[in-house]
Amino acid sequence: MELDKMDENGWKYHGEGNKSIVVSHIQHSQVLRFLKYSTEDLEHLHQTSEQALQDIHNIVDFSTHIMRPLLGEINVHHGEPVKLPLDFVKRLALRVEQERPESRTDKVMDQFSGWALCLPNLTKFPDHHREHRPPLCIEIKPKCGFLPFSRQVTKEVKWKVCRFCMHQRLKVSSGVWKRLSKYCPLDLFSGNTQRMYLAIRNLLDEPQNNLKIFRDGELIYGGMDDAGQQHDLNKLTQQLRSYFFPTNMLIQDPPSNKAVLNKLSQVIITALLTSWDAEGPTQPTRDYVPVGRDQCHASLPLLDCLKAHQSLPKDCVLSKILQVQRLDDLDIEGLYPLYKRVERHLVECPEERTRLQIDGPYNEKFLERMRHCPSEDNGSIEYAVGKVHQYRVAMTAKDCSIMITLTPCEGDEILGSTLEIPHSKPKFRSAVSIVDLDPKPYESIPHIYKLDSQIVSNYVKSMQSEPKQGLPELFLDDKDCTLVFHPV
Ligand SMILES: O=P(O)(O)O[C@@H]1[C@@H](OP(=O)(O)O)[C@H](OP(=O)(O)O)[C@H](O)[C@H](OP(=O)(O)O)[C@H]1OP(=O)(O)O
Ligand SMILES: Nc1ncnc2c1ncn2[C@@H]1O[C@H](COP(=O)(O)OP(=O)(O)OP(=O)(O)O)[C@@H](O)[C@H]1O
Repeated sequence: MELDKMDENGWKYHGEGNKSIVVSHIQHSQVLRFLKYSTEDLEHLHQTSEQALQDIHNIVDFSTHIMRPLLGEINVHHGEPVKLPLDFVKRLALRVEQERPESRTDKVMDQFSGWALCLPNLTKFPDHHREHRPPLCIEIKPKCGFLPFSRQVTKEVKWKVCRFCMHQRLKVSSGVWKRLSKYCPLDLFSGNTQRMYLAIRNLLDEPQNNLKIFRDGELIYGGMDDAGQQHDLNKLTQQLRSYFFPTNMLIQDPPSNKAVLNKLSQVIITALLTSWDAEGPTQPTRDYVPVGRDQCHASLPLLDCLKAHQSLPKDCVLSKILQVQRLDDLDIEGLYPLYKRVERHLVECPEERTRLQIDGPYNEKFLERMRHCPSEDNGSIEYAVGKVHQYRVAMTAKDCSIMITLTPCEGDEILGSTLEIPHSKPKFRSAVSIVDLDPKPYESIPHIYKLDSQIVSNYVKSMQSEPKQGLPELFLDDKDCTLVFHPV
């Protein structure tokens, strides 16, 4: 990228979350990730610019020195910080403004510091040949995949219903989304292919901000950030058909929508359960990580067949993420008193903030402090800080996204990262990466504590006013899901 020749017309709006906005290059497989700030922050423009540079360094350090070692060899892209010409950034911000969803406009793109992160565009392959079918990318934000196991949990419902499912009720009652999503992260993380299939079907039915599908780098499904939007599964299956079925079959005996979605789900499940290293898929490992007793009562009927085989292959992307999420072993209810202990200590000794690395730097020392946290509470500040650090790392893993990029292999072409779907053709060239591994601020802990209590009380209230539900519709009329899968 030639920084002195930047042309805003070469870039377009790609997507955004709560904290950053991403633009993609029209020709090259590259994106720029800009931070966003609330309009109040902009009143302190000078500090904001300094803050942006610090935030960018913190993101790179946290991803490199903390998340990558914890997640292992899986593709983690932190990006390269780049200082861009301010006039380019201002013109770019104007260009993308009209593409941004209404619900995200409470924050503005940082167009004052000039700093951004440059990353590979993970919705594409860097060396994709035009003559091949355009790449597909499935992005999943899986959220928290376990029920709290801390003895300090005081609200019984938290043992039975996962945070995502409870949070759904609050989001719908407060108008964030119009319809409840039936997706349950515990199903996706279960390692049981039937439960995973159900999770993916539920994501397809109501993607919210948990599922996006890109074709040739363009968003074709999900992620519209529009609370009322009804997503068109028919249109999606038309766009996907040719990826999963041979051309002659498409003409003679066109597959049903269900058949296409089954294939898509099968490919996603295979990618999620494959063991990966930095080079691509590895031989399936025989080590399995038991998932535990995690079955969410809000999600499924507790059918015996779906309770079986609850384990994940050790080096698959889901088990890596889950292991980091489980660093939250106290739950926010157990963590909050430790946060208060740290707060009291910092009031007495403000200079300790730096030594304890409350705001970073996120380096090997931070990782050591976290890893060597005493196993029992000995009343020390070291214990409290270690647990707070662990909790923040777990929060990042609960909020990251998985990108699965695929393209069918043409003919007999064999590529290093080929994903083979059992009993099925074609093979896929594929890559799995994790994005959004930013540090969560120490200051967000009181908000999380308060939100936890709101989520639970809203859920309990909404269940009291609702008649008991029967079996989910999917199970009553869709027999496919109980038949199609072979163990991966
Ligand atoms: O608290 P949650 O579970 O709602 O997660 C927030 C996400 O909401 P979600 O429920 O996934 O729609 C939220 O995502 P959206 O803005 O809703 O797309 C952010 O990812 C937020 O992170 P941060 O505060 O911007 O660093 C996330 O906040 P953290 O709790 O990770 O700080
Ligand atoms: N390297 C990348 N290649 C392609 N697309 C990307 C890349 N990084 C991010 N994106 C896209 O941009 C979107 C927003 O990015 P990201 O999740 O990092 O934002 P965020 O503000 O940190 O999100 P959150 O609200 O979850 O905190 C992602 O959902 C994804 O679709």
